[in-house]
Amino acid sequence: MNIETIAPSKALIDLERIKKKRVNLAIFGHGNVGAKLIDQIIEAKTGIYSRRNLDLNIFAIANSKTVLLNADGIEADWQDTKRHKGTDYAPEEVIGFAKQHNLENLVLIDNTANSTFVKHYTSFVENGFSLVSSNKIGNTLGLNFYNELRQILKTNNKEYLYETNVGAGLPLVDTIKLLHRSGENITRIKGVFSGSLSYIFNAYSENNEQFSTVLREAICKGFTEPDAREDLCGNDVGRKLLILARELDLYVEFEDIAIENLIPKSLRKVSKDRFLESLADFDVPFHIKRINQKPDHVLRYIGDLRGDLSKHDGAILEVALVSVPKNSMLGQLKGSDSLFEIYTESYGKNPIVIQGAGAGAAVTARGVFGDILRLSDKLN
Ligand SMILES: NC(=O)C1=CN([C@@H]2O[C@H](COP(=O)(O)OP(=O)(O)OC[C@H]3O[C@@H](n4cnc5c(N)ncnc54)[C@H](O)[C@@H]3O)[C@@H](O)[C@H]2O)C=CC1
Ligand SMILES: N[C@@H](CC=O)C(=O)O
Repeated sequence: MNIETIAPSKALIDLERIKKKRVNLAIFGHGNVGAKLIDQIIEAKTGIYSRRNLDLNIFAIANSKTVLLNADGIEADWQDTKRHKGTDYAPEEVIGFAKQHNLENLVLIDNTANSTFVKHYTSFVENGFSLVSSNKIGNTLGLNFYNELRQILKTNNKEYLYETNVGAGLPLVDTIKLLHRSGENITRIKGVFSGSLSYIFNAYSENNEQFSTVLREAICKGFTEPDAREDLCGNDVGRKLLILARELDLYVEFEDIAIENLIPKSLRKVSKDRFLESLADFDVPFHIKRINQKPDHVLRYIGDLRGDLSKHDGAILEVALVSVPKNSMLGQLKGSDSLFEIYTESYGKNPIVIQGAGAGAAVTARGVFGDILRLSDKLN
């Protein structure tokens, strides 16, 4: 086509477009966190496009059943469109679709809590995707998987960001990474790692309610894991400890963590529905724990990473329910706040403290969004 035949305004628009960097996003999981993230991206898209010359193009949205694909970008009415046009799929089809449409600067975003889905990470990376994940499972399977994934990322020159794996939207993983990489000797990380259990024990200590009432509230507000037992059995806190320990180059497996499980034995293996019907089974044991404390003490569920952290195998990882003075830092926690005390050699007896909302769809989605922007800066 002769350039003179193009209307001047069109030619200008095309030049404008060329200046922009397009990053193509495939979002897996659109429950509490995923749906919020999609809405946040779509809402911020125009501003980011003009301010940062960055075009965030969501080309795939999938859950456990269906996918919605559009190479030109999925828009604000995605829920309705997906309901009508979503199709059954296998994750590899998203890779095929990206290839077929020559999409570049690819990012897979994992907002599932699924352990099978993470097994697809390697084939996505080998096919040009970087990874952003709120799902912790990819970092907490065996060390073989952990190391192999990092090797594949390195070989393919791709990134994997997961700031929301610990402390939801709080800047924790990055802080630990930077301290460690800069040679700071981290000696202990301790605190309330779970936003959901923080909410539950803060409310339970504050009000004279039954444990089941508080637990039900936490589930309804979206603070807990999809199956709240993942929080209550201590696995979720354990995973966070493990993720931080591995950031410090400690060779630890999930099985190395000593975890106090808070779920009555009778409810550990029943179906999720049966569990939800039986929340009252928590009431008596927790009432006993509450009244058996010293005066002015409250219950807190804490994670503790300590030991000789300078040795690859020197760490002790512990998750336990403790009773602490009400006027201590842990005792004063409110809402769904998490609190992390990071002890290091240079900071001495006074730890670095990171505190704030440690659970909730909006703050977690914002943290995932932050990772996407951080990654986008590194793409061409
Ligand atoms: N809610 C919170 O405060 C925080 C959550 N997270 C993590 O965020 C992730 C998502 O949590 P929620 O949104 O609360 O969970 P959710 O249960 O509301 O949503 C999970 C989504 O994943 C989809 N899914 C499940 N298996 C899948 C598969 N194989 N392929 C594709 N999609 C699949 C489900 O269909 C659903 O759309 C979890 O890994 C959680 O640990 C992390 C930090 C804080
Ligand atoms: N269940 C988690 C949510 C985010 O990881 C928590 O309690 O912190």
